[in-house]
Amino acid sequence: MVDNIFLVGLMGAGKTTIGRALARRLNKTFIDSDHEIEARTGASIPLIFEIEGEASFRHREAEVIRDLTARSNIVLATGGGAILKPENRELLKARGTVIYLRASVASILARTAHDKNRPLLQTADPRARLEQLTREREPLYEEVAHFVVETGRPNVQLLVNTIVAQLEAGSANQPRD
Ligand SMILES: Nc1ncnc2c1ncn2[C@@H]1O[C@H](COP(=O)(O)OP(=O)(O)OP(=O)(O)O)[C@@H](O)[C@H]1O
Ligand SMILES: O=C(O)C1=C[C@@H](O)[C@@H](O)[C@H](O)C1
Ligand SMILES: [Mg+2]
Repeated sequence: MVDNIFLVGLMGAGKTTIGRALARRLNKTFIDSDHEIEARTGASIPLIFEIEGEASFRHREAEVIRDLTARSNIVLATGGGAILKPENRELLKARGTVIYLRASVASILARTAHDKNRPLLQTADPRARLEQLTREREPLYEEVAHFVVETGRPNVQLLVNTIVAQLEAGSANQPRD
């Protein structure tokens, strides 16, 4: 089985929640790239967006992705937009198994309704924003992912079981040397 697991997907898809549970199950270290950016910067993500703007946040994010993907035996929950930069996609694909957690706009809206931590959703019409983000990003999530997991109805434990089964099936298909 590949050592590192990288979770990608839209905000609210469950990367942090599933990532933490998956790491516990597989005895790996859990890291969240958004939390790492906040720790290094000493500021919350909404504040970084407000003061420096999105481009600067993306620069900080790329630095963090470069450093964290160099580690081993981790489960990394990436930020929803981490796949936007081609260099991030290259690193993720090359240095671990990438899992796309796919969620519908409706379930993301339900999960993020009372949460102010996602600056890109602080708009008059978060549904339209999410639909636009889905259209723009879906091809990038699919490009980078080794496999896709639908996160609609199953609870966290079921999703973790599904992912572990997929990882085991994947490692069984690897050629042995
Ligand atoms: N499978 C699930 N079923 C129901 N609720 C879920 C599921 N996965 C996550 N949630 C809930 O949805 C919310 C968002 O989840 P989480 O913060 O893990 O998403 P994320 O992908 O890390 O988002 P972001 O990219 O913004 O960091 C949380 O309140 C979490 O408890
Ligand atoms: O989808 C996005 O672009 C983002 C998702 C979050 O994880 C944070 O990285 C930030 O709010 C931006
Ligand atoms: Mg998260």
